[in-house]
Amino acid sequence: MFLQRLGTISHFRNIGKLNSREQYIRTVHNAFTPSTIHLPTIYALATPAAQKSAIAVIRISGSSSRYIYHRLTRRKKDPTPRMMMLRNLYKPTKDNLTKNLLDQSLVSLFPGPQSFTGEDTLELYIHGGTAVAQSVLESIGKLNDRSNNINIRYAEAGEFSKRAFQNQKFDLTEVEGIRDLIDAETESQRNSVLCSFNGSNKKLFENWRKQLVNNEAQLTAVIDFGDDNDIDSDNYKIFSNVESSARILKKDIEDFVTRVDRANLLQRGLKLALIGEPNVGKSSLLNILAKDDVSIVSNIPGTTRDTIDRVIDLDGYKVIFCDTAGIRGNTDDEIEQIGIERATLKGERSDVCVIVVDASKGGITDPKIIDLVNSETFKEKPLAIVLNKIDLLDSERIDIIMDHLKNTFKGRGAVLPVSCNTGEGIEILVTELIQTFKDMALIDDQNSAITVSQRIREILHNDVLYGLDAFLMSKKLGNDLVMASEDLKYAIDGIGKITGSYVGVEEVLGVVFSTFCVGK
Ligand SMILES: Nc1nc2c(ncn2[C@@H]2O[C@H](COP(=O)(O)OP(=O)(O)OP(=O)(O)O)[C@@H](O)[C@H]2O)c(=O)[nH]1
Repeated sequence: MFLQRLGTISHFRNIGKLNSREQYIRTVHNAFTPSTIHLPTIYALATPAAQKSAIAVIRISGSSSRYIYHRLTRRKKDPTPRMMMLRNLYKPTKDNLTKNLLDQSLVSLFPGPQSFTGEDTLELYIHGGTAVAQSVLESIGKLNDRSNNINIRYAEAGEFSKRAFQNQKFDLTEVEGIRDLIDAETESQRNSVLCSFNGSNKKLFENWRKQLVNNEAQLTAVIDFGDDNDIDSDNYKIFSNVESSARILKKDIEDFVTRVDRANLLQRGLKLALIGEPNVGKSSLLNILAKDDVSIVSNIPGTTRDTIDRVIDLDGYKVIFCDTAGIRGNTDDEIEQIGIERATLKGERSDVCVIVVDASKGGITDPKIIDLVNSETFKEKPLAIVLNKIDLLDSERIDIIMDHLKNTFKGRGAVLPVSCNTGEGIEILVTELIQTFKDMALIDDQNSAITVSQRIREILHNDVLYGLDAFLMSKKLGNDLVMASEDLKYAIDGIGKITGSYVGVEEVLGVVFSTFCVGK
């Protein structure tokens, strides 16, 4: 394709038609034929549908984009590329004379390949009313005229990005990065998808692929030029080099997968359970962190009978807080017992546990909480111990209780004094929780969270690491070079599947693009 384009450029050069850089660039663009040229022109509302807003954006992409512009504006000339032009949009009619104004809009034409999709793209910035958008969309749809070879239809979910991929504007990791960026709800989610969106993951995967291909090439040389696959000392050296390089690469990929798995906690939201005896202030703590009255607060012990989940954006982190029933050992109340069982289960299934303690009671009064925290299922769980109601005590007494709690929990989590009534200590508690989340997601000053799609995670596990493991096993199986080389190929193909350069790419396209919104 590129050579084809060069050919066209030199042709124009030879006949002396290029006398300015502007003209040269224009010729390059005109010579470009997107690989999607045969597909219908697609259009869609790129902003939320059925909502009033100041502006709505309609995106059009494909070979009929300019035609649509001419028909809607009744103008014969194209607009200046990549400039905002104010235009009246009219309902297209057969005679093209009756002027039925649809809207006054800003329009912008992005000629391919310098557009998001690589095709000619037209964007219409119309007024945001539902009826306006509807009438403009309908008018575009009615321009579809198959008998004259003008194929126009409404876009499917993710189809603009699919065209961009098909025209090699992005690889699949970047495309998925765009989707995840759109889906990001919190600052930490936005940050963690940047590695995909800005192409750093793509570079990393390409680098791994290069190393694997290099190893594969060395093995192939041994197979092709070696003596009946018999490993003589030179060949053995090559094989050992490839083996140690594969081992290092495997470790790099495993580290990457660990970081991705940890960062996935941020994407789905960290589950945090508030655990404690009845009446210690769990619901009050949830309300103060949510800045809302989520849970009922009362001085009657056992007010919270069941678990209550609430998703909170805590300083940019998505956290699923769970307020639980107060836990105590001695109760005959059947409903309370069920509540305690559910609280225990929530605690076990959470990523982080916050143990709330009532300072006015002098610390923990029921050993059931301590037994729970020391149980097998809680052993590895990150903890924070919140000493609440400090407004009711003097600082000397608070210090004594804090020391006692540190001993009881054997330094397993920070002990943080707070008052849900006055708000004292809440800011420090939030900072401490955020640091815990960062530690869990392996984020520090040097490393930000990395997110990749479930699809990529599965391929890394099932293809890339599987292929490398099988290759490393081949040593044990008597150095069968042909088999070992096949295993490396398996890993290489896996990376190809990730970026979309794999031959059987069609099977993955459906998975990737079906999760997009229409208009993207
Ligand atoms: N003085 C003081 N009272 C508090 C504080 N936090 C909570 N309380 C009071 O303690 C009582 C119990 O608070 P809740 O938040 O309902 O406690 P809980 O742990 O959810 O209680 P259960 O639902 O019984 O498990 C209420 O009367 C609150 O007003 C605090 O920091 N200082």
